[in-house]
Amino acid sequence: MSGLLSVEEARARLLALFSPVGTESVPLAAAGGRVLAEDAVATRPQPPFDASAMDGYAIREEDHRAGNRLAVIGASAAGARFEGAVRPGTAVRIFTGAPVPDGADRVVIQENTTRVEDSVTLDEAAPGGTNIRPAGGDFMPGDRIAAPRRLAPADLALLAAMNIARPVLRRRPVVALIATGDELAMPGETPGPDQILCSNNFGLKAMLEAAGAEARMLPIARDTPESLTAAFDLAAGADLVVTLGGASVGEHDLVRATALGRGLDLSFYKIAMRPGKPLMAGRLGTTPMIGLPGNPVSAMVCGLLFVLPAVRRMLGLPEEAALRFPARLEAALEPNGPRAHYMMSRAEPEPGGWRIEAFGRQDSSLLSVLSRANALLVRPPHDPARASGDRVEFLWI
Ligand SMILES: Nc1nc2c(c(=O)[nH]1)N[C@H]1C(S)=C(S)[C@@H](COP(=O)(O)OP(=O)(O)OC[C@H]3O[C@@H](n4cnc5c(N)ncnc54)[C@H](O)[C@@H]3O)O[C@H]1N2
Ligand code: MOO
Repeated sequence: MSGLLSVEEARARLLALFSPVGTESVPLAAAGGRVLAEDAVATRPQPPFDASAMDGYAIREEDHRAGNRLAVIGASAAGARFEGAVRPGTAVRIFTGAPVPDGADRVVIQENTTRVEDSVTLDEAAPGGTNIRPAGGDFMPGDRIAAPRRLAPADLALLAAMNIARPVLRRRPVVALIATGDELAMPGETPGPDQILCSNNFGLKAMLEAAGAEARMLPIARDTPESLTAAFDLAAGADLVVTLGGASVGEHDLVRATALGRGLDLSFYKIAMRPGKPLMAGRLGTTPMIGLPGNPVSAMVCGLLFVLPAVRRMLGLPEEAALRFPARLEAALEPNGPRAHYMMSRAEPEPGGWRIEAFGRQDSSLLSVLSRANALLVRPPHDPARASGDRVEFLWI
């Protein structure tokens, strides 16, 4: 057992199978959540002119005195500037976002003025800012959003403000999902007496799509080489083929043998991890393949730890150092065996950090437990028994 590959070594070998996919230019409205592949560079300043931050009157600083009465000589609105200049003793009515006219270097808010016909009197000379947003105060030509970057909603708004209508993005990597097993029926079907519902590909699809990939759920492959072969054929063109189940050592676990028969260049099989021991990865021709174990929790945990980093690599994103948080253990744990154990757990905040409790039942078939978990408590191989109050580490899921 101790001869099994460590999680870290397996991850390094697996990532070596991947490189970034190509790029495409995409309409901005469809770019949310996608990965910017080339720096986006502003070609204009924002705002493009000195702009008023308030509704009020544009005046000269020298006229900014309580009781001063100024002649209102025009108006500057957002989208329609006042073409003249503000001279001493005059003011221009101005609105939020409007260009500040020449000569003016302050906007007084209308609440601090009294307007009578064509003149305005300043009620008070309010100290503080000028209420003018300088040209280029947000960004200047040449300012950039650096790639690679997963585009958040605020980035979309910024790209729009920069007038970048079609950013260059990483293509969404296509992941073919092949669930395997004679026992599987699809949700919505009426399962036979010996059947269960196929769940793993739904979990993986949601996980992959949240990470920016496109998941193609292929028809369930039955436990025959022919059916698996047909599924591999259908996966042609994908950037990654992920099989679910059939990874173990029973007579019905045909994934490895069938893939080897199609020329799989196996990088590794079996790792020192619980759940997830029968994980495999390699290359089918030019296409990377990951074989996930069939147990539902194993499939999801291996998806988080191995498939998501592969998607990040295909998206050209830097490898994420697995973010481990320290926590105080709530309930004692038995010594760990030779495999790293990723335990379904609940982490909650407490003053100064986190506390964590691993669920009592950790069997890798228990989706109801996984769905209540928000964290995986990580136990290294041969971790000794842990007492309540010990410091442990966890990952958010
Ligand atoms: N003699 C041994 N038996 C097993 C070993 C071992 O080392 N020696 N390892 C165990 C471990 S650990 C795991 S994990 C599983 C992995 O087995 P497979 O990858 O071959 O998975 P299956 O046998 O196909 O299925 C396991 C289990 O999960 C259910 N399943 C499969 N696919 C789905 C799906 N798409 N949706 C929902 N549930 C699914 C399947 O019905 C089985 O109950 O092997 C152990 N055995
Ligand atoms: O590795 Mo299996 O994934 O322990 O259930």
